[in-house]
Amino acid sequence: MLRPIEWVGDTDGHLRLLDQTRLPATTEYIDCTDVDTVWHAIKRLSVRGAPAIGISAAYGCVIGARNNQLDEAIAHLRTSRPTAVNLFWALDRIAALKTTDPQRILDEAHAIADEDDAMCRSIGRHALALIDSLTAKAPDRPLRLITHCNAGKLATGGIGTATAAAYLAKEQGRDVTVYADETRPLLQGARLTAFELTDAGIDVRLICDGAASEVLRAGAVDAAIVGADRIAANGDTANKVGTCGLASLARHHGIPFLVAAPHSTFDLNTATGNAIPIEERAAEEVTEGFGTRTAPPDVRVFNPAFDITPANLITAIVTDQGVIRPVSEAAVRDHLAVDTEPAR
Ligand SMILES: CSC[C@@H](O)[C@@H](O)C(=O)COP(=O)(O)O
Repeated sequence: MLRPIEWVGDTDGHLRLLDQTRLPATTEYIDCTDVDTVWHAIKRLSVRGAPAIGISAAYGCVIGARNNQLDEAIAHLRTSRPTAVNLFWALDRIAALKTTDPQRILDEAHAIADEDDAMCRSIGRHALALIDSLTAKAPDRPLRLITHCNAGKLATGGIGTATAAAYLAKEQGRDVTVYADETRPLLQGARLTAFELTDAGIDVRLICDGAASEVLRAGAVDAAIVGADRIAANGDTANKVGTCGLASLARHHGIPFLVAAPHSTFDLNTATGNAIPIEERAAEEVTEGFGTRTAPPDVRVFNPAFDITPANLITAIVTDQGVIRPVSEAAVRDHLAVDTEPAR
């Protein structure tokens, strides 16, 4: 599997990012030797997915620090994308070191990446056990899931969040099928999830976003599982636009709808989903997806990159620390058991 994020060398090294905008057709890397290149890579989705954005930003700080511009680097990287709280969480964590020593910052960035790897596996273990219990499945039975966007290896430092259960089930020798919504407008499901799961030998069925209803009606999946960009204190969850539609369909069809995320994706300072900033992206992503104009020249466009799934549509949130079910503010706070701090 291709590595989405890699720090090459020591403190005078550079950040190598797999350019995910070119996948699956082309494997191309961006070598970031200055902070602005990291900023642009995040902004244009060369690196994307909440945990991956946070990890990349942390490495970007190494470059800032060695140029004696750590504060400027942190301030600049904070403006790259607004919704995924992992970005702010990682930058706050670097700032909290209260050092400009590039070696200490590099060590911290490596730690953030390594911890994310471990958190993904932990999420996978909890998610698999939960799905088996919710669906009354014996642990060796085939696993059939539906997901939206890409919350996989390409979006994290490990085996993904929403995909982790599928990877672990595959490791255990179980048959696994994942229905992947193509995820308009930028096709993270088609270009990235279908790509990485196929690479792992996992059976993928790529579907148009609008086909999810038919998949659920036909009883083809045991559960829907998605990642998250930010989870508010009451459990409302921001994730790729289209997620709430899938959650509504899952409720209609009586299918469990699960959100999988590490603790770095929670923002206890944001009370509800209504206060989560939703990124709006360029109209061209909708009207000229991948180069071909598919809409009239003057059409006005609304292109929110994320939506909010209300907590009451979420059967459970699966974290690296266990399962939150049912989802409520008390349960979220109790689960995280912290007196929350920053991340804005
Ligand atoms: C583990 S990644 C979780 C989310 O970040 C993911 O589901 C998602 O919505 C990514 O959106 P993107 O715009 O591709 O960064």
